Amino acid sequence: MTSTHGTPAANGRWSREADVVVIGAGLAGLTAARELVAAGKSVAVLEARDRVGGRLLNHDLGDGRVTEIGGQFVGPTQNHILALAKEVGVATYQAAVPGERVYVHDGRARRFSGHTPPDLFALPDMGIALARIEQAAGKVPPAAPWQAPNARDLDGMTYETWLRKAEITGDAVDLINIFLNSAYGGEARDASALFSLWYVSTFGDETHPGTMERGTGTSGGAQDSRFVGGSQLVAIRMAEELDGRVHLSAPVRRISQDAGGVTVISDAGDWRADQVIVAVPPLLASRIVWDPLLPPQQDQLFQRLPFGTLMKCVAVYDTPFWRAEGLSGMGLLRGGSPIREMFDNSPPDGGPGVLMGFLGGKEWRKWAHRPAGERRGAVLRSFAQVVGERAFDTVDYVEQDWTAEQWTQGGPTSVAAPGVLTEYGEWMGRRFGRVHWAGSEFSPYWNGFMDGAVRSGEHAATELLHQS
Ligand SMILES: Cc1cc2nc3c(=O)[nH]c(=O)nc-3n(C[C@H](O)[C@H](O)[C@H](O)COP(=O)(O)OP(=O)(O)OC[C@H]3O[C@@H](n4cnc5c(N)ncnc54)[C@H](O)[C@@H]3O)c2cc1C
Repeated sequence: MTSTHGTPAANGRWSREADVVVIGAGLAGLTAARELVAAGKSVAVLEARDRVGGRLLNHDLGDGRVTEIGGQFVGPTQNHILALAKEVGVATYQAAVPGERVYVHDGRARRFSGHTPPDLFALPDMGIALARIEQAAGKVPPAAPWQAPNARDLDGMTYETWLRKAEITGDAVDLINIFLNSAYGGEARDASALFSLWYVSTFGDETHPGTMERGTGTSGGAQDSRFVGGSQLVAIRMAEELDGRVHLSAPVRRISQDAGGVTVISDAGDWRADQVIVAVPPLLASRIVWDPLLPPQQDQLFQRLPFGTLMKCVAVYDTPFWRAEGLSGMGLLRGGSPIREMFDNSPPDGGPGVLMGFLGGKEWRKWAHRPAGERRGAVLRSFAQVVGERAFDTVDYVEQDWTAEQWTQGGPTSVAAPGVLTEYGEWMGRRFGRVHWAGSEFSPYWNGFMDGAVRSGEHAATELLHQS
């Protein structure tokens, strides 16, 4: 098949053909489509939303400036997203701004330099915790965590249970939860120990084993850099290159395979293809109607990979006023604050000033249903604890609740509870007839991150090209 021209079907809907239909125009789907077009395939990308980028979303600040309200940070060893961005002409800049950070514990704010918050009770245990996490994560194979030597034991308990068994105290668990709150929209008690240690093992590449430091770090870590023009620009540029092959507002409802090909039924018409790449989050893939049904083990796996709960709260100011006071805008907050981690999220030229805080996990559960004005007040009080009372003088305030997005339903990534990886993990990216899988959740490196999404798209395209 080579034609991408539509012909009216008997039922009056437009039926179209392509070698490959890619479902989902996030980084994974667009990367796969780009690779396939380069290999000479005819490709159609069907995207449910009226925009590309999926979990990447720029917020317009006016005058051509943006800040991100979805995924945004990149760093060393994330070579696939960095190379892709370079190819499509999107530059990076250093995310961290000079200045001190602020640690707020039970309402008391303390400025500090470097990465280590000044907490005498938590720090000794934190050192032990990091060493134990590093050692245990080192034994989890990134491509097959269920094959870790003690996989069944680790998958039989939550991460919190594992941390406590390793004699890590509540203070250190609290600090780890600050990271998990932003990293997977949850707490140590929400995920299996195996999943969490695997997640750490993916913070690297083929030659650099994953480390907690790389995952949590700013300069030199996963929060090292941002994209000039916002991360969504990478997706927008890819869609432009795909030149008319991306079809928006086309949610796919049904996928039927037969001996001759695949029929994909979307709200924007039906498509016929030789092969399909499904690049939507696993839980959403399980909600498509499948004919024949997905292998039950794969379907069970996808049903068991829900997203965490995460909202980004963004306050915009005339200027990043905190910088003049020697503050970086970065804050770590403990003890009931809705925001537990926050950053200076200003555009590269430093104006306007933008503060971004993560409201996730148990704080999301507490705050998401409260009146917007009450939540905004609480968020700005958190910001004020870090940068002072001027935090209330906003020119704009935006919230992006990813749980309220029909085509994502949570964020930032899918999280596995105990039992999932060992019982079903091997079904993760297993090809289903003419259907191949992509998405950041399918990557052995930087799983759940932009780099993982790009890697998974490349992998799906390679798998498809080499088997046909
Ligand atoms: C708040 C937040 C912060 C994050 N921070 C970072 C960060 O700093 N650094 C980082 O590297 N990563 C971060 N991430 C994660 C990163 O954004 C994702 O891992 C990555 O963008 C996922 O890309 P994807 O293509 O796999 O999936 P998605 O971006 O989810 O794309 C899937 C696409 O499929 C579409 N779709 C779904 N169902 C259907 C259907 N039935 N039919 C048609 N289309 C459908 C969706 O609309 C979507 O466009 C963050 C994510 C969030 C939400």
